[in-house]
Amino acid sequence: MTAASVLRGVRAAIIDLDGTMLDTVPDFHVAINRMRADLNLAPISAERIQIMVGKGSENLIRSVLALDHEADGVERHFPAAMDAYQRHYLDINGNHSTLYPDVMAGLQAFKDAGLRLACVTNKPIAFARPLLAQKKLDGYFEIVYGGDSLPKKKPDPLPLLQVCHDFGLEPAQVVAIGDSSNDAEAARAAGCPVLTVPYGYNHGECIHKINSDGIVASLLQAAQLISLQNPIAN
Ligand SMILES: O=C(O)COP(=O)(O)O
Ligand SMILES: [Mg+2]
Repeated sequence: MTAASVLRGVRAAIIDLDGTMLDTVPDFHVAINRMRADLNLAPISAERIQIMVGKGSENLIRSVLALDHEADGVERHFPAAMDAYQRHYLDINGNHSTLYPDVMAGLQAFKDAGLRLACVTNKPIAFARPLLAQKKLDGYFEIVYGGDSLPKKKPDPLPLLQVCHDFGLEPAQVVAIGDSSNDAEAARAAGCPVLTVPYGYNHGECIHKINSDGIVASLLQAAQLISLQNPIAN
């Protein structure tokens, strides 16, 4: 099936945060290296951190510690590292992050087309909410779920299915848009159509390897594609 036909009947969109709306790697970079300094570990590059982002904080901290420690060392240092990381991240949250092109225009185009919006991120909800507010994105979303809002996070379909339930829509009526295989796997398992953006992180993998219904250059292009397929919603 082509991307166009699966987008017919779409009434809402679930949008990912890191790597899709905001380039947050510079925030992760500062917070991780402050945490590493607390643990007497040498700083690491933003490029090394970028491929570790997308599967939530626990996964990120374990991956960062695994650069210097064996499995037992990772677990031993994990509680102190997580504590330091959360403190440092909240201190700098959003200060170094920037919006990708056409994010605001894209969100507005979704609204103008009568589509409802939810944000589903694997970022902890305590990080996600103030970040969305600081970047003036919070007003666009009726629902925001973080990686710790529900018992399971992406790539599990649960957060996406919860949004469909909240909106009273079938999964086929709710498109998921993200930058990684995590988003696509969750969408496929939920039965939602899925679009991907090519500029995000995708765990360091090529976006073309992802099984999605199409790659869009920006959220604005996604909104235009969906509007074209749903003239009644306009
Ligand atoms: O892993 C994270 O913290 C963020 O991931 P996201 O791409 O789901 O927003
Ligand atoms: Mg992402």
